[in-house]
Amino acid sequence: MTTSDPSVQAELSRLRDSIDNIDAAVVHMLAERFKCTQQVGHLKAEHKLPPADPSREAEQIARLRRLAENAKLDPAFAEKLLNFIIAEVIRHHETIAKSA
Ligand SMILES: C=C(O[C@@H]1C=C(C(=O)O)C=C[C@H]1O)C(=O)O
Repeated sequence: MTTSDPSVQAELSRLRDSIDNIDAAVVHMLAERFKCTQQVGHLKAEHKLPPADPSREAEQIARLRRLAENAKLDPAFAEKLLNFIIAEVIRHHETIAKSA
């Protein structure tokens, strides 16, 4: 993708710098979230609690949908993203439970 207009290139570059910063923040926030969920996984395994908690998930999805709506983000997208993350967390919790 090319354009000879330097002002377009400058604007594209400015926006991409922000996108790069946001992507870095997302990765760091996800890493922190997974550190917490790993601890939850160990706590659950120690106390013989099930890896998944569907009522907690339902609360989180409802909350995230509300936050998304207020932020003008598609709530269906926010729900899909959270479900994707939670599925990975549950997989980790199952692995922790098996090795406990
Ligand atoms: C982290 C937990 O375990 C699972 C993962 C969740 C999550 O990633 O937010 C929520 C509920 C559980 O299904 C929890 O129970 O809090």
